[in-house]
Amino acid sequence: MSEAASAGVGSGGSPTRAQVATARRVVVKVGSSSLTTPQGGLDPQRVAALVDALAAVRLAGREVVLVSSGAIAAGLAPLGLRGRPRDLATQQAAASVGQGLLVEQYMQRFARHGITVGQVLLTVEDVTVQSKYRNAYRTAAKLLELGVLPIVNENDTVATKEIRFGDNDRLAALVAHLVHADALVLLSDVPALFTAHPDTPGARRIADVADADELLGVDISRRGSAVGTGGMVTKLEAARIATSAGIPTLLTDAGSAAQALAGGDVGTAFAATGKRRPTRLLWLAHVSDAQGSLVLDAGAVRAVTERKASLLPAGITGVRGSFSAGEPVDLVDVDGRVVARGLVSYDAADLPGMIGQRTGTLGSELGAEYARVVVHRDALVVLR
Ligand SMILES: Nc1ncnc2c1ncn2[C@@H]1O[C@H](COP(=O)(O)OP(=O)(O)O)[C@@H](O)[C@H]1O
Ligand SMILES: N[C@@H](CCC(=O)OP(=O)(O)O)C(=O)O
Repeated sequence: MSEAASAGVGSGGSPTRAQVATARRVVVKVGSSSLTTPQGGLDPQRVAALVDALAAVRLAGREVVLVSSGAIAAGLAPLGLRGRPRDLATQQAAASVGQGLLVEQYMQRFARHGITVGQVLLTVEDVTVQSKYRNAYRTAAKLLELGVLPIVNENDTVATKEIRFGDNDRLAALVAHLVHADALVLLSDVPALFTAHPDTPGARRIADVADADELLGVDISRRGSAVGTGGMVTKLEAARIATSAGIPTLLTDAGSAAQALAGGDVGTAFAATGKRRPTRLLWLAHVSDAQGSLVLDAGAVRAVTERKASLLPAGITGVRGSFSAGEPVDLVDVDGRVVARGLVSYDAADLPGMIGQRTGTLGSELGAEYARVVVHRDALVVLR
């Protein structure tokens, strides 16, 4: 663990907590493990407790967007299934049955507080493809304007193996960015991030994290609950996505939701480190899987990382993997270190004949389309 992170162990009351407490618009994500009984069905008491805490925040004039997992877990019992199914088709079927039950419970409990909820089911494309995320933003903004509390989940029934978040932690971070939230609160079944799995003797709470990139020494390897998916790994990834986009993030257990939203000394507070950037680039950096890599010479590494230039064929010394134009690829230096990720303009098969050559030469020899850049700077995100 870094100095910055370890300095926060056991302390609390950070400026990040104050930011969460005063956030006008807050995205709250709750995991399956916080909504279900040990047997796996939805636990009405836990749902009710969460709703009551969120309703108080909403009724105090703050906007809340709830990202709720639990559709698959809620669908298990009605289908006579024990434990989370492994195959995608059964997960999709369980989600189809469970999502309705989940929203029904939320709807009924929020109605007691006079709050109307709206269901929003998103796919990866909705928060990554520009035309679609504009649409998703418009819908969310309108719901909030109308005083509705949006309840978001991944559209599990249509999500495919290749294009799917699979866990709602990263989805929540992207939603926080999408709706221009002032804070992100991740609710799980553990009170905080600990220096090792909470069952490990001597594991201590980490109260404040100055930079989510600096948690190298923290052991997050042990899997989470039987119904949850990503464990701590995806929660830290979510914190990294949100904080790097300027959104302070707080992680705690669902039972501490009210305290967390009031700025209490609970959980782990991750300070915002970066500035807002286009949603598409967030996806590129944190959610996409690179389909191959391009090896850059030292000049191209400098051009891309320091001058924020587009990648030209002249700076490429090697092509690895099999990819098509438009897919994400890693840009690596000669030692194999990833320095950036971008959407490549050419198929892998077209590149070997182009690399190392100046674009002017390529244009005159092969035609105008070969004079284009290999990765445009607008479709490129620096990762170091
Ligand atoms: N260092 C750690 N600190 C806290 N929890 C950890 C740590 N390492 C692993 N975990 C596990 O992560 C789990 C939370 O992830 P998960 O089960 O996916 O929850 P959710 O359903 O809320 O998304 C915890 O229950 C805990 O078992
Ligand atoms: N969309 C899925 C969420 C996947 C999941 O289990 O996420 P989580 O409990 O947040 O680790 C569902 O509703 O079941």
